[in-house]
Formats: sequence, structure tokens, C-alpha cells
Amino acid sequence: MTTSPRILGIEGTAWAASAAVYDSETDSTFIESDAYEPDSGGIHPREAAEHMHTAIPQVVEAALSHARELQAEADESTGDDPAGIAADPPIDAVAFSRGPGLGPCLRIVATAARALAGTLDVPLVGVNHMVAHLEIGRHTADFEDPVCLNASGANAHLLAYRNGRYRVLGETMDTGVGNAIDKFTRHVGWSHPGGPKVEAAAADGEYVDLPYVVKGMDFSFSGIMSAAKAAVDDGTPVEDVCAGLQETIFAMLTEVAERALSLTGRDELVLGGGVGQNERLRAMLRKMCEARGATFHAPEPRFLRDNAGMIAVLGAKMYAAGETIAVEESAVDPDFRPDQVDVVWRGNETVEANRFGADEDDRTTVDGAEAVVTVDREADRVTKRRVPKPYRHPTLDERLRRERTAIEARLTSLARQVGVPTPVIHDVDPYESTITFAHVGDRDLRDALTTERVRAVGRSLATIHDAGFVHGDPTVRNVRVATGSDAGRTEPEAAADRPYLIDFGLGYHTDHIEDYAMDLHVFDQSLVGTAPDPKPLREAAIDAYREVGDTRVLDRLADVEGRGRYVGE
Ligand SMILES: C[C@@H](O)[C@H](NC(=O)OP(=O)(O)OC[C@H]1O[C@@H](n2cnc3c(N)ncnc32)[C@H](O)[C@@H]1O)C(=O)O
Ligand SMILES: Nc1ncnc2c1ncn2[C@@H]1O[C@H](COP(=O)(O)OP(=O)(O)OP(=O)(O)O)[C@@H](O)[C@H]1O
Ligand SMILES: [Fe+2]
Repeated sequence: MTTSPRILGIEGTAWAASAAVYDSETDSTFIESDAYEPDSGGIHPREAAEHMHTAIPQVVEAALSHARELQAEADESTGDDPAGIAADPPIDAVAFSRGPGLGPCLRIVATAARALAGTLDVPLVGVNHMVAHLEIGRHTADFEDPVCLNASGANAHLLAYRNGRYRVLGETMDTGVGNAIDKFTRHVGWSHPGGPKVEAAAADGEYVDLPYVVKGMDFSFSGIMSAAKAAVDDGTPVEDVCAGLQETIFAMLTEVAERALSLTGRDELVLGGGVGQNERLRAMLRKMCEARGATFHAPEPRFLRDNAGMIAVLGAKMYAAGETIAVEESAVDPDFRPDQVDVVWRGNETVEANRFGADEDDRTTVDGAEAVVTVDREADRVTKRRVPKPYRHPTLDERLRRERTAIEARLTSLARQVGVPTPVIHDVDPYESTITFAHVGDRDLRDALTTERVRAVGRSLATIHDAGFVHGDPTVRNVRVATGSDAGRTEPEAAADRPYLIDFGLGYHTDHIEDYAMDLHVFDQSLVGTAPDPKPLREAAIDAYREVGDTRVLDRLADVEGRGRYVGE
């Protein structure tokens, strides 16, 4: 096996019939693509498959002749047979997208890949398309351990590596981000794909308010899309709706990306996927990263939209790690999830169990994802101020900060009333987005995870749900625990080591089982994303919830997770 492989990649999960050659020796990528453009409506699976059928052989041939040229040049410089007849094959392996994607398209690509590998007598590498979207950014940025935001047509999720897998920290609860935008543009009669048209129209539009929906690091587009369609139908100028749509959707994605950086303690962010070509989204992510001292990278547009270059680049890493597959094991998988992939190419890299400075005894300010928290040790109080986010439209920014401050104060008190430990509120100023409340605990749960504490959180969530509201963002960073050192100076609950819930800013009143299940799911995902060994903790949370809460919520949780959603181990 060569140490600097040359890989031919093939992509065809939906619209892009694409082939590429990645030459690791020179770190260069040649891409040949042929896009399927529907005459009307969105992507028709059968038409897309017909497109793959005719276009794949042509793009593969173009890539192959490029590979032959590279090989001839290499042979010439090493004095091997210049005709290339007796020399090595022009590539070391064929990598192809195994999924996720449209079944009929995937099968055509896989068949082409198997045939080519057979003819050239080189191995096959089966690549997960979503992991390729993120690895291309890590590769071109040369980042060590980034959080990745995949913003593509059929998907939208946040991923981060932990213990040999890319874990899904957050994702869309309904459609992919590009598909959501494309549905809106179909409604107003614009041709597919809609993303670039919305971007162009938004440049001439004025921001309008639309529903903003994030739950922890998950998010949903259905409400915004219905509201956007209704606004156009009611006569709001379409450019204004486009501006509102971009500002809202991309602010949601930027917010959850920031929360993922904060939760995982990382300082690198990469963007992947076709929607990543949008300038406004990139500008927002860049601003957010700048403001928190993180580094942002988006690969060039040819690597963002679906392309075989990313398949070839990841194929090379997988090949070098020995991840080839036999033909009989190379079946496609239309639902292939990123967290099903064993990330062997990153070696035995283990993220240290605790990368989050656990010692907080002297701290006076804490930068959360949304707020700056100032600790007054003498008074045993903290002041939390939701700071303006420079990436957000000012109107949206002000609305979110004001609303969240008010709801946080209200629900923090309400939770106390139903017996869930929370900090006592001393003062609230929604217009300054400031709350002053009691200092509680001596660690975030993230830095002091035990099954007992997790059980207590499970019980607390069941209790507030029973009272008719959700926390909205119950992650291991939004729970404070008293590990002992200051148990004496805090309140009675802490002495009993009952964790405090904090940060109710995303909470709301609801009697929907679905909302309660989502709340529990957010907590569960935060365990998966941060705990060295999440399994017993996840079980503890569920068991405790079962003791106190409504079991229909647990049934619904299983549903939520089974809905093609991505859950870890
Ligand atoms: C499974 C796979 O087939 C699928 N691929 C995919 O969705 O193609 P991708 O190239 O990553 O993204 C296409 C989407 O990207 C959107 N898009 C393209 N340019 C855009 C722009 N300037 N602004 C916003 N969206 C844009 C399009 O409207 C379309 O919805 C996926 O990765 O989810
Ligand atoms: N009452 C409190 N007592 C002690 N520490 C607190 C208190 N409130 C907040 N903190 C500390 O400040 C951190 C950030 O607070 P909080 O989660 O409310 O802000 P945020 O910006 O909304 O954070 P995020 O969105 O990242 O969860 C907490 O993780 C916790 O360590
Ligand atoms: Fe894609």
C-alpha cells in the first residue's frame, strides 16, 4: 500500500453526478461534475437516477483520464515505462458515496464504483457522504478537532468527534435546511435549487420577523416555513420574506453552533454542505467565532456543495487506514448515519475525559454561549447578562434577549415553587437583558458527572414537565452541582447534593408529550456529546424519569430517536 495514495471518488447521492481524483502526494483535487436540474418542482428520485445513469460514466471517464495523465507524469519523472502499460494502475482505490441519499441514485454509483475497481484491480472504499462533508473542511483547514456544522440540502446537524465516532450534538427536527428553503421557493414559483435565489432576493429585502425555534442544539424549520409562505400569500414583499428567512434560519444555525463550541469546550468550527455556499451564513458563523476567539473555516464552494472531491479526500484517509471493503460488503445504505462510522483514520486519538478546566474556585466571569455571567463571591450572587450577538440582525437580537431574560426569570422561580432546586432570583431587567440571582453549586454537572446526579436531573425534568413546562436547554452545562467544597455555604438542597437547574431561557409552557420528550432528548444528547462513558448515565436519566414522570414521554422519546434521528451508542 502506498503512503500517498491517489484516489478516484464517485458521488451521486441526489443531484450531483460527480467524479474526482485526489492526489495525496500533491494534495490536489480534480473534480468533474454534472448537475441534475429538474424542469419543475424539486428533485424527482426517478429522474435523478436517470441522470446518474447517463452522467456517471462520463464524469468517471473524465476523472480517470486525469488520473492517467498524473500517472504518466509520475512515470516519466521516475523513468518508468512512459506508455504506462506495465506501470501501476493510475489510482490506488475507488471511493464512492454509500449513503445517505436516494436509493436508486446510490445503487447506480455503487455499481459504477464496483465495476471500475474490478477493471483496474484496486480496492473499494465506501464513504459516508455526511462525514465527507465534514472531513473536507477539517482537511482543508488542517484543524485538529473541530465542531462541524453540516448545512446541506437533506440534512442539518452539528457533529463533533468523541471516542472513535462523530457524535451528533444537534440536528433538525424536521427537514434539512436546504430542502426547507427549496420548499419555500417552490411555493413562490421559483425553480430548483432555491437557496441561491433566496440569497439574491434577500439582498434587496428588509428583515421581517419569523418564528425562531431552537431546542438545546436541535432546531426546527417547519414553523418558519409555514409563516414565510403565509407572509408572501398575505402580500409581504417576497424579498423581505427572503431577508427574514435568511436572518432567522442562519441565526438559529449559528446559535446552535456556538452552543456546541461552548458545551464541548472546542475552539474550531468547520462548515460543510451546499447551504454553506451562502455568504450570509458564512459571515454569521465567522462573526460568532471571532467574538468568542474561535477559528472558523469554510472550504471553497466546489467542496461545499455535493461533489466527489470530498469523497476522494476522505477515501484517501480511509484507504491509508486500511478501511477498504469487499464487493460483497459494499451495499448502499440510504439512511447511513454519520455516527455509524468507525472513525479509524484519526488513529487512536482519544479526547481527554475532561478538557474543561474543572477548577472554578477563583473565577469571576464566565462566558456562556449566550450570556456573560459575573460572579460576586462576597454577596454570593451572580449577574447574568445576555450580550448582543453581532452576527444577528439587531431586531431579532433584541427580541431574543428580552424574551429569554423574561422567561428565564419566570420559569426559574416557577421551578423552585414545584420543588426543583434553582437559584433564587434577586433582580430582573428584561430591557438590559440582565438577571441577578444566587450563586449555586461549585461545578457544572459536565465537570462532575455521576449517575446519582444524572438521576436527580431526570427526576427534576419529570417534575417540571408535570407542572406544564419544559426547560428547553437541559444540558450538562445548565445544571449546577455542589461537589462538597462549598456545600456548607449554599442552600439546603445543595447539602443534599440535589443539582440545581439553571438557564431556563429557552423554556416554555406546554402540555405536549412531544415537547417533554424533546426536553429529555436534549439532556440525553448532551450526555452523549460530553461524557466519557455515557451509557450508564443515559440509563440513569431514563430510569429516574420513569419513577416520577409520565411514561408516555418515554415512549415518545423512543419515537423521537427512531425517526431517522441520530443517537449515539
Ligand atoms: C444526501 C445528499 O444528497 C444531500 N446533498 C445535498 O443536499 O446537496 P448539497 O449540495 O449539500 O446542498 C444542496 C442545497 O444547497 C442549497 N443552496 C445552494 N446554494 C445556496 C445558497 N447560496 N444559499 C442557500 N442555500 C443554497 C440548495 O438550495 C439545496 O437545497 C445532503 O448532503 O444532505
Ligand atoms: N446561579 C449561578 N450560580 C453559579 N454559577 C452559575 C449560575 N448561573 C450561571 N452560572 C455559570 O455560568 C455558566 C453560564 O451560564 P448560563 O448557562 O446561564 O449562560 P448561557 O450563556 O445561557 O450558557 P449556555 O447557553 O452556554 O448554556 C454556567 O454554565 C455556570 O457555570
Ligand atoms: Fe450533500
